Amino acid sequence: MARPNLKSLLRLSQFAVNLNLNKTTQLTNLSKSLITQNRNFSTSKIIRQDTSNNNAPATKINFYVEEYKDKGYMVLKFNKAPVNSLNLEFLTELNIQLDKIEQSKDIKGVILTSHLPNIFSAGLDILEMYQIKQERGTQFWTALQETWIKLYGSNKIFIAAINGHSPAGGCLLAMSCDYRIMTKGPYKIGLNETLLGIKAPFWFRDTMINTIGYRETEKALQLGKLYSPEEALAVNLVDEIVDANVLIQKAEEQMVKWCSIPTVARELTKSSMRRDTVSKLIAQRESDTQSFIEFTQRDSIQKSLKGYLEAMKKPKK
Ligand SMILES: CCCCCCC/C=C/C(=O)SCCNC(=O)CCNC(=O)[C@H](O)C(C)(C)COP(=O)(O)OP(=O)(O)OC[C@H]1O[C@@H](n2cnc3c(N)ncnc32)[C@H](O)[C@@H]1OP(=O)(O)O
Repeated sequence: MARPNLKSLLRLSQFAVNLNLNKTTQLTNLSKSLITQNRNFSTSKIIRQDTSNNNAPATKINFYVEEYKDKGYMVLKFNKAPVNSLNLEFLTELNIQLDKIEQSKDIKGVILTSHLPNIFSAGLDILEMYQIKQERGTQFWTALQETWIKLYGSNKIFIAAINGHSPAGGCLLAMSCDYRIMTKGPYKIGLNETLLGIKAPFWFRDTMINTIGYRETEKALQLGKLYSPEEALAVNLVDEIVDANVLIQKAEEQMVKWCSIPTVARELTKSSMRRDTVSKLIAQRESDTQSFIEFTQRDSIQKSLKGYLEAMKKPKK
């Protein structure tokens, strides 16, 4: 079984130094833009359901929502520190947000981004897979399937404004959007599951094939390749790379363009492109969940996840 790729973890740890340097600038830019644009800014709160840590704050805000009903779109920002990892509670709340979006007559599109600097999403929360329990694992996987079905299968316009690292499940979220713009910088995006000793599920694979083609996916998945923004652009994993200070502006420009296309024609076209891929998972949801539980419970996978978690905890140079 594959050992956690310590080399890549060491490489990632070097990014951390650069990440911290950029943090202050990015936060300042963000608050500046919120103030100057004077937009309708609301928050979405979730009651913390994880009671295992008595010192944890009672509530936390996992998402920020900015709605521009007059313009027909909204910005949804992930805000689950430290790395927007996807756990059951986060996915459940995301699914509620996606339902609201789908039902809204005023919202044609959504810009998905992160409120946290230098990270879009670190993908699935590894703690949901490490020492997995059948019931929680089933709920978790079902919630993840729902997120993907709702996002990839939505007729609304989704634009990913990827403002930092986006490995594995983070890359899946980005690939499920219609257009991807990534910030230039020391960031990585890709499906790196093999580096954790895990095979990417077939619907992760199919989403990647639909995005970058068969041959590139074949290499990317086996190698667990994490692309720099420039490499991602070269293989069409992202559609544009831009400086951090213009990311949202560029995403809004694209949103205006996509919103200007006759809605029914665009929606029918999108659904004709994605229907078969989504239907394939819908038809196999139960067996896919069973495989996830069976696979994740294996001793070899647990060992691999343990090693990966320990390597992530090691002090960074
Ligand atoms: C048949 C089905 C089989 C199952 C299929 C499953 C498919 C799996 C999909 C996935 O998404 S697996 C998850 C893959 N994700 C990763 O490999 C990312 C790992 N993280 C990183 O590489 C880095 O954290 C980062 C994203 C590059 C950010 O680096 P940075 O230096 O900014 O932060 P760190 O100090 O590394 O992390 C802070 C903090 O967060 C914890 N953490 C990071 N990622 C995760 C995660 N995915 N899940 C849970 N926790 C995570 C990390 O351990 C640190 O914790 P503390 O040390 O602060 O306690």
